[in-house]
Amino acid sequence: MNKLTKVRVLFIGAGRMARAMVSGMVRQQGTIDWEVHVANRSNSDRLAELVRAFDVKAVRDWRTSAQQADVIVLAMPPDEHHKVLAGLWSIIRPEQLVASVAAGIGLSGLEAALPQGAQCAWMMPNTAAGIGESMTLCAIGDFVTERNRHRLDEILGGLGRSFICTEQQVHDLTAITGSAPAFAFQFAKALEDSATQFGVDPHDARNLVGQMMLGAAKLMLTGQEPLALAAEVTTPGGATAAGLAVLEQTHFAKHLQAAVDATNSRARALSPKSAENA
Ligand SMILES: NC(=O)C1=CN([C@@H]2O[C@H](COP(=O)(O)OP(=O)(O)OC[C@H]3O[C@@H](n4cnc5c(N)ncnc54)[C@H](OP(=O)(O)O)[C@@H]3O)[C@@H](O)[C@H]2O)C=CC1
Ligand SMILES: O=C(O)[C@@H]1CCC=N1
Repeated sequence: MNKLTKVRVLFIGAGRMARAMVSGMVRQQGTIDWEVHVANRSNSDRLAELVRAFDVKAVRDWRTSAQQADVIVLAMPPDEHHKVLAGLWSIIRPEQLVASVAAGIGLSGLEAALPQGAQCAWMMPNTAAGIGESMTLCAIGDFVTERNRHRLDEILGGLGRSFICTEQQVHDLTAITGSAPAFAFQFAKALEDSATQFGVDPHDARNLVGQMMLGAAKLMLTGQEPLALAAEVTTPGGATAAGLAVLEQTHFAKHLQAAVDATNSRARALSPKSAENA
């Protein structure tokens, strides 16, 4: 049997994303035994809930745990990063890995805010990390050692699948993998509402729509073109074509593109770098 290595990871920020990541990481059967510490700004109820749910250690002041951590995950809002990074500057050790999940923050922004040579990564997970089904984007800095690359791979593996990419790609794809689950849930809610309007029990409506989305997602992951898959559904002269025509007339794809653009612009605007330049 593999001997597990104990690695201490400190989450600064104990909100929705941190919770999902901790959940994904502790349920993983990897080569690392994560010793998880979590800190936030002031919400002690949230910390207590995480301790109860995942047997992690709550830390009142992240500075007390940061020096002993092997990996530090910044899971607080983008506009809080400058404060925390300024505090990390003087206590960080060269062998530590610092990973941020903040929208818009940028790998280069992270590196610039820490001492030269700091080992940094920028991850963009989504909330499905909590069940090990995230698609996580990750840009990895040049100074990351093999040991920390292995730790990063284990984190990413616990969250689900990952796409190692450039910093620019994380910016571009934030809407598409980080935020778009929220778009998908809106789509699901609209279909659920239609089902319940036909008198279907809400619980049944959830299962009907959820299984439909799961099946569609699994078909996509076979590698087939979405439009080819849509064509399979669309019986010539049949019913689906009428629905698709309405989506076309009402510019469904254009609306989604506008949502993607608005999301990515907002992410960029939230980064401390853009606040400095404003
Ligand atoms: N939610 C999502 O699906 C995704 C979120 N992200 C990123 O994750 C980060 C967190 O988002 P989310 O979890 O949704 O937000 P939440 O509001 O749920 O959580 C934010 C957390 O950060 C803590 N916090 C705020 N300021 C500080 C500070 N100065 N020092 C220490 N802790 C602080 C808060 O503590 P307290 O409650 O005490 O104020 C809270 O625990 C963001 O950067 C976001 O861009 C990335 C991908 C997906
Ligand atoms: O809403 C947000 O800002 C974060 C970034 C990606 C998903 N949620």
